[in-house]
Amino acid sequence: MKNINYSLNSNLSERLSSSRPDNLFSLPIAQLGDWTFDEKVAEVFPDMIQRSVPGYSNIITMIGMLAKRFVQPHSRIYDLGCSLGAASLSVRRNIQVPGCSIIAVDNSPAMVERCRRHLDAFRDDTLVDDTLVEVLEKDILDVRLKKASMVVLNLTLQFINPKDRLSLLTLIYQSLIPGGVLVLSEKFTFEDPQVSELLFDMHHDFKRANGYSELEISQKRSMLENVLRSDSIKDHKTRLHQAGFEHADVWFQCFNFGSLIALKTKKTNRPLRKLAFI
Ligand SMILES: Nc1ncnc2c1ncn2[C@@H]1O[C@H](C[S@+](CC[C@H]([NH3+])C(=O)[O-])CC(=O)[O-])[C@@H](O)[C@H]1O
Ligand SMILES: O=C(O)C(=O)Cc1ccccc1
Repeated sequence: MKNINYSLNSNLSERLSSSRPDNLFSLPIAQLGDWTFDEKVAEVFPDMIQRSVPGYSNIITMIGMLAKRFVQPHSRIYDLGCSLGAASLSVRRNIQVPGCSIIAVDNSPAMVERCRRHLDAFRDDTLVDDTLVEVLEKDILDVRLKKASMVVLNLTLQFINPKDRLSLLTLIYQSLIPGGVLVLSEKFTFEDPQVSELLFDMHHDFKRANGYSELEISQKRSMLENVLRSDSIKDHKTRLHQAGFEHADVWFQCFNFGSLIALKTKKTNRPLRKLAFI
């Protein structure tokens, strides 16, 4: 069959199916330290994220669809906490306007090094695109954001110190041009204890179904405990509005993971109202 739009298919985890399987935590570890995105994690990351985050592939694919709709000519797209560049690749494949730059940022040297390689390796010469891609090894709190039509925080805000989250989102809002979008994917907490327990258990079922043992699940959980601090959907929405976003809601959810879009309104060309009493 001809004319299939392949731009929606085959994202990085699927393309890198030959990447090393994640068995980092399969043996007992005597001293479980805090989680870091080091060389070992970067090496198995495509397999790890695919088997750990329900809906990850869908989110990456849909980020491409959102890029098609939201990216404006001669604007910037920021992928903050880019890891191996899966979201940047999906955006690049779907941009249909000229003069754009994607700025992918991560503070893990191991991720950045591999991200640069992936973005080079997966350059699609059949697409007519002049999109530039830059990969910065930097803390996302230190990036000077500007002229953005799309910002992606795909599973990254949860690793940022909670005291810095509102100021980061405010800077993102201010960097967006009218009509711009933020995509914010996160692991969520839930207020209702019953729902919370169910979705937590479903996430564990998902990991077990993907071949992780109880030991792998519990060792990773304990390493993430002080590092990944998640919020409820309600808290995300409140914070997004405080940051200035006029519209924000969930567009995807699978168990305790999901993604929100937050919109900066388009400029309205409302005619000046006549002054009634002059
Ligand atoms: N302060 C920081 N500054 C820069 N990078 C950071 C910071 N803190 C954490 N990171 C980086 O954020 C990424 C989070 S993974 C994102 C997946 C990706 N978005 C994806 O679409 O595949 C999510 C996960 O592993 O659950 C890691 O690469 C960190 O090094
Ligand atoms: O595995 C988990 O429990 C997660 O919350 C997701 C995740 C995926 C990859 C690295 C760190 C956390």
